Amino acid sequence: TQSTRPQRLLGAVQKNATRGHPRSVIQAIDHFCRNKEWAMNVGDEKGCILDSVVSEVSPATVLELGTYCGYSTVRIASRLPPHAKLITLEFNPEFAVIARQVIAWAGVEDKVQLVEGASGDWIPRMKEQFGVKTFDLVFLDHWKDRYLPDTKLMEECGLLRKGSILLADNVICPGTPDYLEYVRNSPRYESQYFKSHLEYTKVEDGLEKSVFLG
Ligand SMILES: O=C(NC/C=C/[C@H]1O[C@@H](n2cnc(C(F)(F)F)c2)[C@H](O)[C@@H]1O)c1cc([N+](=O)[O-])cc(O)c1O
Ligand SMILES: [Mg+2]
Repeated sequence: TQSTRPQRLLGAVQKNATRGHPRSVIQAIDHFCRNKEWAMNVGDEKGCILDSVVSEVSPATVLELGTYCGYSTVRIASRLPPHAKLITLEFNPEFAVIARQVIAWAGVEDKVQLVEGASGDWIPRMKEQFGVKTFDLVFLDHWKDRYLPDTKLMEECGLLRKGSILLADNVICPGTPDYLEYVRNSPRYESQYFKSHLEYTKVEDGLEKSVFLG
């Protein structure tokens, strides 16, 4: 039976990366996606911007929407301060199976809680289920038409506090026009665009960093 792309990506990690070395896992995935098969990881160029935001925020609590194969999960988790927690939501069980193994290979599983299901079901349950009060950082990288409704849902559920940072991938390509319009025009956010390129290509894309003002 045919393997899937996530399965082949995991194989490249297990073949080329060193267990317990997150950077080697990131390098193995980037090499695989540049030279063998493109995949929708945030990638190395936008990944550096993600790294700098994580280091600057030094968050105690992080929510990632859209685990996929765990590339950005590993990038974020490997830069968290001690005792910090990253909750990552994944809808597709087959992707979750791969992501758990990539996260374990990198040796960051102690900082990561991978939750399977839909954002609409899980966001309202974050406080009671995981003892989360608010998120210091949210990385949005899931279905592009869900960025705005899920941001409004996080506001309604009181999961954002004054100073919480939203970092959104793909605001140009594939694009999240309604989300962008909202965070750039709402008085409740201070937004900044980080111009970059779509992972592993020369196409323009970027990350939007938005501070919730409370
Ligand atoms: O479509 C893209 N990404 C969609 C990503 C979707 C991923 O997010 C998961 N999810 C869905 N809901 C949830 C949650 F969390 F809500 F439960 C998690 C899906 O199962 C999938 O793994 C994309 C496309 C391109 N591209 O160039 O086409 C480039 C990119 O960087 C991209 O991220
Ligand atoms: Mg993306």
